[in-house]
Amino acid sequence: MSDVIDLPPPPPFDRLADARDIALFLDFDGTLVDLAHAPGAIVVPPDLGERLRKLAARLGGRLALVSGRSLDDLGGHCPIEGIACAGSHGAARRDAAGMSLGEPAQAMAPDALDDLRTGAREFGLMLEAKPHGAALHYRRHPERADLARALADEVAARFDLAIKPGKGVVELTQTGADKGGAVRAFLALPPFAGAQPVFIGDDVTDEDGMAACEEAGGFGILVGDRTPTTARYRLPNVSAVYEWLSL
Ligand SMILES: O=P(O)(O)OC[C@H]1O[C@H](O[C@H]2O[C@H](CO)[C@@H](O)[C@H](O)[C@H]2O)[C@H](O)[C@@H](O)[C@@H]1O
Repeated sequence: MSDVIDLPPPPPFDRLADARDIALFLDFDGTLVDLAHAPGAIVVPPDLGERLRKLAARLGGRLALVSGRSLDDLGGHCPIEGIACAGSHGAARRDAAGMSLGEPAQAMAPDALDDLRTGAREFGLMLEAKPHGAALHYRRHPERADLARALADEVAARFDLAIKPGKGVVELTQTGADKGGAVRAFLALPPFAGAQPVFIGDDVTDEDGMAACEEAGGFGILVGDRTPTTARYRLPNVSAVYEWLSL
């Protein structure tokens, strides 16, 4: 783990991709789209799906989106047909042909959602109910971070869920789901198997994906300036990600 933010920029993407097979894992919010005040307020380039498919084709199909959003939510913002994806923090995965991989993700218990809804109303938090989890957002009220965390801790303990802190958010997920698991699952299969994995992400949950890439002989690229990080390289913002990838 590094706690310095003066990480170097990554080597030119073309040089890496020409030297050997690269498997590219891309986070969504904060990496491919700028963060916005609410989950539905993001601005996505209208042709992002097409651009990603072109990049995936160049990489022999070895490109996967790995997001905390559900696959349906992700697909509602960006057409993801033809692109391998993991949603719900790695719990739901499908290949580029749309085939589900691994165990189906567990549905969020309705009683847990009810408790979160009640608490969110009481503490003035925004609740994002997701098929396989939930997020308590406090971006607009940073002073409510501790309340969000306390509510999430209480509900997680009662319903055996995991906690994932993020930017302006604390999330509840099924236990055992993380982006590292998604990376390992893709790397076990063609066309990803044997390639050098590279994970690009901006948030704490992306660290698991970056660590899985390191384990497999690859590396992580941090977007922005969050510390500490396992990333070896850094790009300053979303625009720099597009530029680096010629996306
Ligand atoms: O893994 P990601 O693709 O980065 O998704 C992580 C979470 O992103 C979303 O929340 C974040 O983005 C919002 C929109 O910019 C922002 O308002 C919020 O503060 C951020 O935490 C999304 O709402 C979550 O469901 C994702 O898990």
